[in-house]
Amino acid sequence: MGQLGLFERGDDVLTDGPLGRVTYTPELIDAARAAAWFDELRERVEWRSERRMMYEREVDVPRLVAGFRLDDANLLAPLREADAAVRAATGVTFSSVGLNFYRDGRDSVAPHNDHLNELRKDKPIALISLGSTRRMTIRAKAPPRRVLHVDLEPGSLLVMSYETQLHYDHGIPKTDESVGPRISLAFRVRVPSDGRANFYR
Ligand SMILES: O=C(O)CCC(=O)C(=O)O
Ligand SMILES: [Fe+2]
Repeated sequence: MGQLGLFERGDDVLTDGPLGRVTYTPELIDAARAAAWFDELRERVEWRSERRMMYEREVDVPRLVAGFRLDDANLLAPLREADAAVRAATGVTFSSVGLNFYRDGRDSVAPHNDHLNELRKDKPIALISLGSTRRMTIRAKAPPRRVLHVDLEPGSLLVMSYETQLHYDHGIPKTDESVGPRISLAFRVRVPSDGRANFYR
């Protein structure tokens, strides 16, 4: 690859090593297309609100969610197009997409790693962001718990290797700043034992 000009940006490598690799690609999808996908998905996806147990109490999950298999014949066009763009950028054929809808700055996802028993060990997770920019915090599990912050801009791609799920947590904290809604698309390669039971989450 040739040297990048002063104002051109390629992939930003946020971390790379034995604990895993995280890369960020701004503007994988151009602004107009990202905005059109956002509008269509917000409108047409059957968003679900979920409840989960926390400290022995059932609480609302602070965002809306949806999920699809990528071989679904009725997959919405933005998801099919996003799948193709992510496949072209990563060389990986993903099998599922999980959607998160953050209505405003009060919506969030707590620090977590993705469910390891559902993931292929040699495949990354790819996140496309649409709508408002939100900041992701990626924190090493082992002391001194190095922290990475990345602003996930609309149209961007974040790729986390499988290993990062062992060694880092990631989350989208709540913010007091006034932010508009955001949708993220999380592409994953599920293990073959994929039960439909826990597919949609
Ligand atoms: O919204 C995001 O960018 C992160 C979502 C996430 O971590 C997940 O769905 O597991
Ligand atoms: Fe996650």
